[in-house]
Amino acid sequence: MSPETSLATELQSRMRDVPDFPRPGIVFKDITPVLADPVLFQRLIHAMAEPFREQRITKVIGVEARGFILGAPVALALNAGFVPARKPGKLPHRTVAERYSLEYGSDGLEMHHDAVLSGERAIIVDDVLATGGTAEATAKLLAQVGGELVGFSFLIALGFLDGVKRLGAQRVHSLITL
Ligand SMILES: O=P(O)(O)OC[C@H]1O[C@H](OP(=O)(O)OP(=O)(O)O)[C@H](O)[C@@H]1O
Ligand SMILES: Nc1ncnc2[nH]cnc12
Repeated sequence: MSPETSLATELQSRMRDVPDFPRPGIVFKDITPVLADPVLFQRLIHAMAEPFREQRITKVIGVEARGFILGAPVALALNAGFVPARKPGKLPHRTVAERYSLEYGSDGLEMHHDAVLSGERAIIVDDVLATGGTAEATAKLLAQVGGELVGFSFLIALGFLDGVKRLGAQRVHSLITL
């Protein structure tokens, strides 16, 4: 078994499926047991950063809230800066904004207008890719400020929801596809 396969297998066995959360009919992928294991946490951060190591990434954008947990250490692993994409009304400085819908509702995201400079090479990091609405909105924030989107790094892609197709399969990396 390759190291990647065994990491994916281990991640799958350690995360929790929570039926009917946060709404009836949704099976929630709970990654908190994975985060609580320091060895597994380090391995997954390394694996999420790996495809982008030689890509001259200068900014990693993490999406509130679970994308912060993964995005900040991925940024350190790539010697890049970290940029938070936050829910509306949380960032203090001038922002760019987008609205989007997701598997269980609709929401908005904002980013500081000067957090990524024009032409900077950036990736977007989150825990779960479901419909792709969140990731697509984050890519639009980056486009608004003129950053170059190199790719996306997710822990989990829910394949049946077609988020990968929406984002362009060649740019999307995920450790697990379910
Ligand atoms: O591909 P999509 O259908 O857009 O869904 C994926 C998004 O949903 C979850 O975030 P959520 O908005 O639940 O926020 P949280 O991280 O604060 O729990 C997850 O962390 C992704 O950001
Ligand atoms: N099923 C799911 N589990 C965890 N996070 C999600 N974000 C969107 N869909 C999700």
